[in-house]
Amino acid sequence: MINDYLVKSCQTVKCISEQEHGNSEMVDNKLAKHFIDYDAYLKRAKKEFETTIKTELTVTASLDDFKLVKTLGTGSFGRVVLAKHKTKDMLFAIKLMDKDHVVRTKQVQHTIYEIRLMAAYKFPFLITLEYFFKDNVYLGIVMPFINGGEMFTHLRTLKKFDEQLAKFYAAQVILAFEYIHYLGVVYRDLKPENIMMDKEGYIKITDYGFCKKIDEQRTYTLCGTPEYLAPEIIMSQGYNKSVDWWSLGILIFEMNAGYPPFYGRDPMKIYEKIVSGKYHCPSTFSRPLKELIGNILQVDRSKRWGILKNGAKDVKSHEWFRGLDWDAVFQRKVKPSYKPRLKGDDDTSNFDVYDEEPLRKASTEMFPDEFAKITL
Ligand SMILES: Nc1ncnc2c1ncn2[C@@H]1O[C@H](COP(=O)(O)OP(=O)(O)OP(=O)(O)O)[C@@H](O)[C@H]1O
Repeated sequence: MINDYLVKSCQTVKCISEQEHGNSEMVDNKLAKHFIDYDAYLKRAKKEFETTIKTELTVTASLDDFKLVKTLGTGSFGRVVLAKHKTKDMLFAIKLMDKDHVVRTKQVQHTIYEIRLMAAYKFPFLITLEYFFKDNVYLGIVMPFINGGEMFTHLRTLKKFDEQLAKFYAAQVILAFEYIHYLGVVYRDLKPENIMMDKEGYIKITDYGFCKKIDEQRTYTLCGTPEYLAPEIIMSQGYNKSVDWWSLGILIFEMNAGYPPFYGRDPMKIYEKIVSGKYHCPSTFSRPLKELIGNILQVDRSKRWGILKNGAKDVKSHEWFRGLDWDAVFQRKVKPSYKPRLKGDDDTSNFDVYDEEPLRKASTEMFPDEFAKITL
């Protein structure tokens, strides 16, 4: 039966009736002030974003400007490499994307959009673009080097986070999602592997490969990681930012439990569990935590917190977050209770070790430069 869910259908999607308000509790004055200030901030940020996203992406560096040090991670289109800028004496992480692969898999436009987004996002918990280059072998996306490694690594080492720490990370994801959604974009790939930790202990969300501008429309693409997929994606229903809120519920559960709420070896079994909406919280979870997760992990989107009439405000004013100073988190004024252990700025001990491959040399005979024809 689950296979049927995965077959893309052309069903007409019913409009979701919004519940009036998910959170009936009183919002305190500080939180009310944060809501007003943050709304004003988002409006300003959107104006800036809309100007920058239209600006043509220009080549601002070349591979020769950097000395490559070591591979930090691998992905579907290549690898991310630690690199030292030869003249500036600064470290960066360069995502070297194999153009051949991008072109062959017809991901050119998609990739261009990913890079443009990275150039346009200006947000404390989102990774941003420092430089961009291309030759006829690679696209080079140069980012700040976030040396604390992936949240995934820390979660597996610590087994689980305590509720205070999980709350601190969840708050940053929520602020970032509010920003992304306000710009009319859905993120669609939240998971501990895509959350980097900086040396101070704050997070940076990476990998905009699945980001999509949908504004108020719906999209149907099946993408994401099995454990983090929302039921509406599995059931081939049209979806929008609802899927990001679902994945936040999964992340909050996983950070506190050390494992996700719906898991199994076989993705099909995971999907069956997700669409059933049944999961079990460990007894160590506090009552407010269980309630918040229950409010977000609602298969029925007319009940899912985050997409009700008051949007993110319902989640932010939930009892689990009581006492959290959202402005102080946003301004990075809260002292994190956990910091990645680092011996220096170039310490890569928080990253796995990868086999190094020699770089392919740029040559005019390699293959036609399809990217050259397209305005970046
Ligand atoms: N700015 C950064 N600083 C340090 N490490 C990074 C940075 N960006 C990415 N990485 C590392 O490289 C890995 C792969 O990066 P990324 O997810 O962007 O690649 P990808 O090709 O899009 O992967 P995927 O196949 O998951 O889409 C990350 O999981 C992380 O470990």
